[in-house]
Amino acid sequence: MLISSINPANNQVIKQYNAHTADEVAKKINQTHQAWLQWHNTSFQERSALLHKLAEQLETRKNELAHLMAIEMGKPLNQGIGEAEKCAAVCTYYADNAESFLADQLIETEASKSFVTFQPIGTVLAVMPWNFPFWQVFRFLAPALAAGNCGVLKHASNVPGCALIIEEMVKAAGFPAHVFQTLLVGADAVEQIIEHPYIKAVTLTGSNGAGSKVAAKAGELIKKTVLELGGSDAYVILADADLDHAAHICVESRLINGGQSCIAAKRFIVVKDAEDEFTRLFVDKMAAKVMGDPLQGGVDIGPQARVNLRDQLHQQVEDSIAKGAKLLLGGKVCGGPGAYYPPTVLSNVKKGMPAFDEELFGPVAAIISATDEAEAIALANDSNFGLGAAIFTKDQARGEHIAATQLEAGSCFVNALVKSDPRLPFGGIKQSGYGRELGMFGIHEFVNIKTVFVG
Ligand SMILES: O=CCCCC(=O)O
Repeated sequence: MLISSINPANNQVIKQYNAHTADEVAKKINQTHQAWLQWHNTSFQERSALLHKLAEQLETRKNELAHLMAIEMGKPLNQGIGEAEKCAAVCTYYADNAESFLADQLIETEASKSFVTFQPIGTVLAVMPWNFPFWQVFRFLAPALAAGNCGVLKHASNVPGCALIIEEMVKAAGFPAHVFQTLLVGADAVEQIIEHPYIKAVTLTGSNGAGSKVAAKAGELIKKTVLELGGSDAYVILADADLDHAAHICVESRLINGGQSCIAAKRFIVVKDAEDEFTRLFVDKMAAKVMGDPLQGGVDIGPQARVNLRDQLHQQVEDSIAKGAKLLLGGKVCGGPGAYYPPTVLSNVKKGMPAFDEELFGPVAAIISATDEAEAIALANDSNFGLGAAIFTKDQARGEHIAATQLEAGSCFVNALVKSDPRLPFGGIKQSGYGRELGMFGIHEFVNIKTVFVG
């Protein structure tokens, strides 16, 4: 089987790779397990030094990595450089903090000594998406290696070049052979990989369909999973919000990575008194964004990652309009072979329309009107998803209360854009998944939280 890397800006094949056979996959998993038998006995100092070296690799090679992201999945160069820098930051963060996060914890009991120790579990399978082809992998890999685990990666099939260069950088940083390997396989190989006895757990970032299948297989085999799935993040704009600031943040969030992010803002729920002014500001700022070749400077959004994904997004827009949504901006498929789709704004969006009920994975904003704060919060929560949410108000205490206690999501921000940060736990509730990545909570997901009792 061939895995093809296709440039979404012109739909031309960049390179084709031979997929690994089942035997090759089994051999690689075995190699990684053998590596783990040594790796889990290394000290935090050794792991930390290597993670610092990996951060150096990412910094040194960031232009090359950004170019690869641009041609494989359409990310503008400056955003790719930012992504490589964030990967370096997460390596440095766990290099500096893993030891304290995983330090033994003494607990007083009738024992002469009792304590909790955090021990590595083995090889973790990571199933990762194309939208942040480096960050999604490093978000898993840095804490995994820091904790003494090893990893194998099944990356999205449209970013094989990114997948292979990660393996190359891990080697170049000086990590022992095989502690991390890329498996070039299609989605249909994943169940068999999970069945391998040396795969101890699975982390997946991706669609709900993929998450459900992986969790079902892993559950059947009693293997732990962490799932980071879709989102339809609501940004709630109250009447007392700074509307220019709110519109600016909402546009930035909606257009993260050309709109292809699980934590991009998707539903903008505006209290009636603020609606006209917010909508005017929002549409102006969306219209000012520049779409174009991701290899050129000054571009805000490149093509969508694949033509079929762009077409699916357009269908969601058309179906929403057919059900009564009003098109204020964009909404037209661009000509030419590239997967381009322009910044698009829909208003009058209501429950029952794809723009309200489904995840719109592209630069399409849904403006939803609410009579008051209570209705705005109810609409925000009226979703199967629960990844991120934001609230905009000049009353900071009220914003904090709503973020902490009213909005149903894993990360709730006040007057700010929902983003991941190596220091803060990241993950969702409801259909957006379970488990947490990043911060101290993230590194605790794939360790044996072991009790030791000395009588
Ligand atoms: O699709 C999910 C994107 C997550 C990006 C992040 O961790 O910032």
